[in-house]
Amino acid sequence: MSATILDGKATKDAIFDELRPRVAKLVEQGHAPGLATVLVGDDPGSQSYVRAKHNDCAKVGIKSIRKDLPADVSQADVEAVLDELNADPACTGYIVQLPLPKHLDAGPLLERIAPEKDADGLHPISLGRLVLGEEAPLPCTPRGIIELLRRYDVPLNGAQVAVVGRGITVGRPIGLLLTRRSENATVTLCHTGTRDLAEEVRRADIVIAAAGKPHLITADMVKPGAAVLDVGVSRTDAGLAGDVHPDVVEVAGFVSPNPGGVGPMTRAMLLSNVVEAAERNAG
Ligand SMILES: Nc1nc(=O)c2c([nH]1)NC[C@@H]1CN(c3ccc(C(=O)N[C@@H](CCC(=O)O)C(=O)O)cc3)C=[N+]21
Repeated sequence: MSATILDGKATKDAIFDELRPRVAKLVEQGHAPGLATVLVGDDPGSQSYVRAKHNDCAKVGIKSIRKDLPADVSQADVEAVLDELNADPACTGYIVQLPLPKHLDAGPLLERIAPEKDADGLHPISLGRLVLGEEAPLPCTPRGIIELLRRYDVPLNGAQVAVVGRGITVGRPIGLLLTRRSENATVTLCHTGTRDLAEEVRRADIVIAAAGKPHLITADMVKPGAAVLDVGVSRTDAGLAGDVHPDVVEVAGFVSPNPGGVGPMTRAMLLSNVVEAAERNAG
């Protein structure tokens, strides 16, 4: 027995097919969506992610704007670029690619993004709205995980979910999404202080591994038939490794591969956030 693969790449392509006519309609109405990226420095990983986002925009007809800044750019110069994007009507949403170099203070920069142009759903106002149950752009990776589970009919209502990792982009916000009435799951948020991780994971119908520790989730920890989503990526001597050990595919009912799982879904949700914000602007 081998698990069903939760194919994030194919699902992303299906979502792009759904977005394309919506973008065309917005363009017709004079409310063309435009996504900007702010990239600081020349980290090859970040450059490749940003390039992928611009290719995605081209595929669905979204105009995209690149702001690439040198590694030693000053805080004030980044602020000036953000102010320019906040004022630019052609930019309806944007992201500041993370991580930023250490000499920059990320918090005040992320807060400087006009909340109505927050494409990541990670602005403090967006996260606050999520807690309050108000409409806001949703964090892309958590939203992508839920969308992937829904499209493969993995039941969420009443499901026991173990989230592993309490990071700002995945672990912390996904509990907020999954415990809404619309998802209705029960969530245990595990982290380095969790006394018995194996025990918490073993009880789960759905495991979301976002700790950034290679092969942390092993086959013996997984309930047969459970859905296991691999969010982590680490560089090891043996190459890139996810948080989920490859043997888990023999026990699980559903597995998201890495690459090809949650990463492409994150990009699909970024574009969905941009299209939805433009649709709100269009009334
Ligand atoms: N402001 C901000 N927003 C982000 O959403 C954000 C960020 N900063 N910083 C870095 C992380 C990482 N991230 C990925 C998104 C897609 C893939 C992805 O599509 N990966 C492909 C492989 C891509 C390749 O091969 O290069 C896959 O998993 O199949 C990976 C990583 C978004 N992040």
